[in-house]
Amino acid sequence: MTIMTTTNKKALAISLYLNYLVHGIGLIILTQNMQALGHFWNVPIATVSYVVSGIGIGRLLAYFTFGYLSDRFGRKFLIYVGILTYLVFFLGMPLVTNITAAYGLAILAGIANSALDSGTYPTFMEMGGKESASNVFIKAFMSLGEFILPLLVTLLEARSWWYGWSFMLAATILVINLGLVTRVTFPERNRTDQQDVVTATQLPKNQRWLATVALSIYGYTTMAIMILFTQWITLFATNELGYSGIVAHGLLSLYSIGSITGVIVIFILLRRQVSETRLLVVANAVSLLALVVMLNTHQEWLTAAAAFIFGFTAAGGMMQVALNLFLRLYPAHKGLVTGTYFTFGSIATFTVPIFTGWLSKQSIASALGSDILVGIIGLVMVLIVWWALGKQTSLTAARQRINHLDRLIVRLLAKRFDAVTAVNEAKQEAHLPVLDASREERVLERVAHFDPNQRTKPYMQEIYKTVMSASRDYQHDLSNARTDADLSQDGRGALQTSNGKDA
Ligand SMILES: O=C(O)C(=O)C[C@]1(C(=O)O)C=C[C@@H](O)C=C1
Repeated sequence: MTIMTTTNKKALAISLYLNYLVHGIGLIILTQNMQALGHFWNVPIATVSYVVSGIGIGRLLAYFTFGYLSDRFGRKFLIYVGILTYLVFFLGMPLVTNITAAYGLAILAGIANSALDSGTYPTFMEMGGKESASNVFIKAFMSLGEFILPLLVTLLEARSWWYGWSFMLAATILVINLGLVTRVTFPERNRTDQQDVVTATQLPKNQRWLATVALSIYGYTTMAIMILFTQWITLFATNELGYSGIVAHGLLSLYSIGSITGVIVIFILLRRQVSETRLLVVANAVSLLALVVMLNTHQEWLTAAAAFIFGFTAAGGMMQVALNLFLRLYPAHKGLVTGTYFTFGSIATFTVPIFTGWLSKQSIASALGSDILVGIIGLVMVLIVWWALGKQTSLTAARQRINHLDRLIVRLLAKRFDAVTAVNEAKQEAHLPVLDASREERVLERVAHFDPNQRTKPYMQEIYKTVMSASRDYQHDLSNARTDADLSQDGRGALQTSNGKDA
């Protein structure tokens, strides 16, 4: 069995997150450098855009295979594949002059992305702890990368420096990270929480099947709802609502800020053990509502608020939350599940531009309006998941509540021990014995009085008898330690005296 120290866990998490910072950069680096690359390759922008589609092909080609390979050869292997293929992409792209080679490199970027996903998501699950929250945080690092790159591109442009430096930055981070990854230990492959195995196998077959179908379809809709919005919102705001260019672009920024805020809030909620299925239902319902508002208002402030709320709920990590539920459903095939889920997402990346492009010939409003349909399907899917996993998650959720409460109880008990230490000091000075039977009786009476549940009073008193017995043992230990310290002090004192001038 692989033992993971806290330091190793932290180092592993940092290197996994760093990859996603680079991936966030990779997601937009071609579109951000469209003009420069077009000049360099001597092709129109449309051809650069065609190269971008290679990323989608790479993802689609690789997810299933890598998912399988991840379960078979381990997560670390996939992370290496991801880092190395991304490295080839970042180093090669600004240097190749041939459009076919560029297309090949874009396919490599897609392959790198699927290798990282197939290795990373299962690893976070296998590391244990707050795995849901950790997976949601991946999204935060992607957003950070997407935030940094445009600033860097603008800086390079303003100084007339080589556009390729932004690619080199990403490559440098990857090289450093490669060094980090070689040093960390990964958790045991397909290691699962016993609870997950029990709950997954307890689920009736048809319910599990239904949840599987719904989560796969959600893999499509959760990606589609975001892509569709980001693709059409700016045009919709200028052409249909008549907003200025600044406001229209600002909507996309608000969406991104909403997304980052959402990731942080959802991360905190998940750490507090909020039910994942409920979170999914609420977030999907609210994002649908935000879309409906956006399509039916002409008031700038309302559109702006809706864009922020949409980013918060649709792009705040819901994709990762649903994947987590999916992973828990098949604890022994995490790589394959990740691959399947993201394959559906890649199909969305491909099909959304096609069907919305066709709809946009009618009107931009109908292109963006189709996002409502996607939102409705997504909501229905998470409702099905909520229903199908109800039983499973009620056990999981109850245990998660217990985990949370235990943490609070231990913290309070630690404070109680602090108070006991103070009591013990006072007692020693007054030469009082540790045991105070009448005080203990009073404590037990108070405990029974505070317990709101009639039935649990005797159990609560039982717990407190143990607490006070431990408290006495602790105090005896304290007294012994003090006596030992005093004795050695006296011994030293006596020694000093015998050697000192006074002697
Ligand atoms: O109150 C005291 O005198 C304590 O030492 C504390 C405490 C307790 O843990 O509550 C422990 C031992 C005594 O027998 C009574 C109570």
